[in-house]
Amino acid sequence: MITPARLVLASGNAGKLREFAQLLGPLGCQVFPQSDFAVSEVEESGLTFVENALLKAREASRVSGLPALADDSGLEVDALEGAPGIYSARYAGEPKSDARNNAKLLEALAEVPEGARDARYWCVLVYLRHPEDPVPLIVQRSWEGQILAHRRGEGGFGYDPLFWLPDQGMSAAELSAAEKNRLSHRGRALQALVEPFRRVGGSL
Ligand SMILES: O=P(O)(O)OP(=O)(O)OP(=O)(O)OC[C@H]1O[C@@H](n2cnc3c(O)ncnc32)[C@H](O)[C@@H]1O
Ligand SMILES: [Mg+2]
Repeated sequence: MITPARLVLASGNAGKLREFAQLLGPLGCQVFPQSDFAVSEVEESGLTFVENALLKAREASRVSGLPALADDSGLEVDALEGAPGIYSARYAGEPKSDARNNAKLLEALAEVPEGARDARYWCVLVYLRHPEDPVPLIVQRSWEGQILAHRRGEGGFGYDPLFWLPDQGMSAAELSAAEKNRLSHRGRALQALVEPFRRVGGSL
């Protein structure tokens, strides 16, 4: 059992925060969203998920005075040479909109046949004990799927209605929240991040 710890979640994405709350709740961590400390959105100027997650975690930890966990994630589509990638949140421009991002993705893949629509989500998690932590904990996981030609399902967030899981025979938006957390890039990255602490009974 992990010792209760306090940490700030360095994200403004309601879908991510919901998933983290479900994943971290049973671990006994006291988790605060960064909005509790009025952390403002940082410019995600990195070229990698790792760099962007570090920027977010550092800012949230600096402002809150707490250890911070950040998630930078996105969708990599083979037929689009890896786009939208690190630009997934703003694929269709500002302000961020899941609906417009999904519409743009469908449009970009309109001519791509069913067998050539492989894609994967990536999630990079960064945990910092304090803003100048020289030893950030970093875990990354992916989740393989294919991009559908039409939306399916109402759950999840972001690109989930278009993310088809051949093994499950449904889209990510058709999974229950618990099932998505068990299978997803984010769920598995978080399990891997907390596992060493769980084993030694230590604290994040
Ligand atoms: O930076 P924060 O504040 O955490 O929120 P954000 O939405 O801007 O998050 P990212 O910069 O990490 O961009 C990730 C985008 O990738 C997509 N994405 C990531 N994980 C996803 C998931 O589990 N399901 C659906 N879409 C996901 C979705 O469009 C996200 O907005
Ligand atoms: Mg972002």
